[in-house]
Amino acid sequence: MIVSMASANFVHSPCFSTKTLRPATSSLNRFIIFSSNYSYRPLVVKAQAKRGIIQKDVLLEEEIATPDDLKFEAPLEIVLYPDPRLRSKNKRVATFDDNLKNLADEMFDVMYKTDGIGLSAPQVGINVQLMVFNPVGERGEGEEIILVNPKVIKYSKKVAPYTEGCLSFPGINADVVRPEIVKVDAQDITGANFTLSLSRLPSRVFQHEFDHLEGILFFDRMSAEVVESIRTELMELEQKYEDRTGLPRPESVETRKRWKAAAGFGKS
Ligand SMILES: CSCC[C@H](NC=O)C(=O)N[C@@H](C)C(=O)N[C@@H](CO)C(=O)O
Ligand SMILES: [Fe+2]
Repeated sequence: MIVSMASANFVHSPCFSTKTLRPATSSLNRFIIFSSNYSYRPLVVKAQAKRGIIQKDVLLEEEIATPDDLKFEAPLEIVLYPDPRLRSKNKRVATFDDNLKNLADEMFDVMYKTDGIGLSAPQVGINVQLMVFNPVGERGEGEEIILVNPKVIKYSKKVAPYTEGCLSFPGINADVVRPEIVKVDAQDITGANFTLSLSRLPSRVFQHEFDHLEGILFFDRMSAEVVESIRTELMELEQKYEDRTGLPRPESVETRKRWKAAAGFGKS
């Protein structure tokens, strides 16, 4: 596991605008950051949709996960590209119970085991709005962050490149340009609302995972030249999917242009 300079710095200097992140010493201490009085967005959205203030498709985005949607079996396994679950709609979480806490715990387990620094629920086959991350990538070090139903309030105009890897694309690393700073509303594992501002590696990891929750994969964000440099590896993953499942690949890098059209910042 390589700890980059960025994540090492993260341990010692604040990349969160909040000051109450707790050390990742116990799974009970994963309840982080501060609560704000931010209004409960799903209810507002539903009310607005009812009154015709916002479009119907915004309401559809608010579909709520059922207990079945949140059922899982441990140990979790990472879903690999081009599995269609990586492109499926991820439902909002409305039940903040022990099952959700256990799911987040299991996600951290598989994330650490696979040398990850972040993981989204669709990457373990659970299509709900849940992500976990720890930019240090080591159990017991850094901060363990759980975000439920995150929404981006604001992206910085300033962008930066960074060489990203994705657990759903083992062995592939390539440059992705993203906004440097992001402001987020989310709920914690208890359902409490909070707002946070992220920069540097935490911002990068959050954005990568947030994209997963939107069905966007890191190569959707890459320039044509960068995609070209990993095209062979992507096609190898597509072939492995067919060999493993006996199913035709549900997408191919050849269809990338279609996905690319959907990937823009500031759409949330
Ligand atoms: C830079 S955002 C990467 C987030 C990603 N999460 C889910 O796909 C992830 O954890 N990717 C890993 C391949 C990763 O970045 N691992 C670290 C630590 O080993 C790395 O520097 O490669
Ligand atoms: Fe990923």
